[in-house]
Amino acid sequence: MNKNHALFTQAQQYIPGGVNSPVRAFHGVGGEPIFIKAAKGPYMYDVNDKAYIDYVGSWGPMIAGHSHDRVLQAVHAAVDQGLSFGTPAEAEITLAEKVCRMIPSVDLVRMVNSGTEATMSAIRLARGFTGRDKIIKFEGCYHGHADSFLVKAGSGVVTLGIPGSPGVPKATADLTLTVPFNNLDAVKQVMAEHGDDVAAIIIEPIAGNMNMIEPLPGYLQGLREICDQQGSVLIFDEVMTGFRVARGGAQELYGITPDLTTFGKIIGGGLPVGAFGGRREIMEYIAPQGPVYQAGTLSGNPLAMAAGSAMMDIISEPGFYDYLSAQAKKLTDGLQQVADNAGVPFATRQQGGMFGLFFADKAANNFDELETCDLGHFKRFFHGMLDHGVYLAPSAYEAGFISSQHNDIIIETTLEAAREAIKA
Ligand SMILES: Cc1ncc(COP(=O)(O)O)c(C=O)c1O
Ligand SMILES: N[C@H](C=O)CCC(=O)O
Repeated sequence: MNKNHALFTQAQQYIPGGVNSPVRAFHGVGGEPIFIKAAKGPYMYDVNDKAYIDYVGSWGPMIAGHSHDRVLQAVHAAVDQGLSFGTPAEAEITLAEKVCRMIPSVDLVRMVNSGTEATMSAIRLARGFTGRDKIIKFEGCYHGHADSFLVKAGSGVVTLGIPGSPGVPKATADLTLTVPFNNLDAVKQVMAEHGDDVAAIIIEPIAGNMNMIEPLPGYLQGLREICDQQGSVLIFDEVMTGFRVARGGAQELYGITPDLTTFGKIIGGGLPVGAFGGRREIMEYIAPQGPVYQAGTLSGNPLAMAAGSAMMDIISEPGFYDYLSAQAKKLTDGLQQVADNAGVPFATRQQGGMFGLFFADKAANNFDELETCDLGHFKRFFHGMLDHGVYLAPSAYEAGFISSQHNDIIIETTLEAAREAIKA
């Protein structure tokens, strides 16, 4: 670990906490973060040349495995044409058209540089469109780090045990109303009091920032109906689930049409991209067509558009999601078997290439239920897996991701590591 330790020590001299995003710091599991120097297919390689089977996939984008040849070729070709133009370019249309075709609820789409930019812009648009200020979000959902979302948020916010964040003006936080996930009555109650002021309900249709929590039957439909009744905009934050749980995202999986959708991660093929899109009538409120301002110096960057476009082609191959889903199921079923054999309370969830692991008798349906999971077991399991060359998300609150490069041998190697980790 010497080289890794030296790098972490050095990193902390120049970078807050030694990391550029908090969950990476291993505070959720203890120990020092692993410094990675390269990644290919299902593997990442650390600075000490140790290989890890990767179930984080750069937090989602690497659905086709790391350094996929077609993505690399597309980026190399784009590099030769120039790094950034700050003008419209054909590559932007190419990706936008693919997204609109894959996600029928999206008539128009605006490219940005991160998931946070996408969600932040989507709520501004919803506010501008409705002329209302309040939003409803769900406990344990994470929509990036914009001020309005750092209220009872998941991901690093909950991993670090921060209820909200200093620096967010109270006046802003007060406009974010929070309710428990999977509880329609709670939404109705809040709407009964604040409905006329609620611009939008924003939700991760499958929550992936408090482990993995699926909507109960009828829940998303209920939110759709409430928004229709109240004239509020329904925003599906599919930064994580988009192109991950199905080609058309969670909205395709559950057959619910949101007004706006936010994207990130896979849409950029591993480069920094986000996007928000939806109903034409709402999207036309965005500048320059409409009055709601939103902009970006590097938005629609040609390298990012090329990577995203190549990724959209890869995931559009016939059978891509059948295989991805089958491999993810083999993994979760296998892990369940390992835990059962060892007599360890354990449960899993899986949709497409996304999964959740719970050290509890059953998988949670909301944030409060999640708190009953055994965090100590998770930490020990995480480190056992790491020792045996398997990289899981370093927090019990994060979903796991599999790629199309995780073949049967990779899954079996992972299960062997799990047997050892659980035994230990
Ligand atoms: C559901 C969801 N929304 C928004 C974001 C923010 O995206 P980014 O980290 O690219 O800003 C994330 C991830 O961080 C996410 O998982
Ligand atoms: N849970 C986050 C996004 O999905 C993890 C990425 C990060 O914040 O660094």
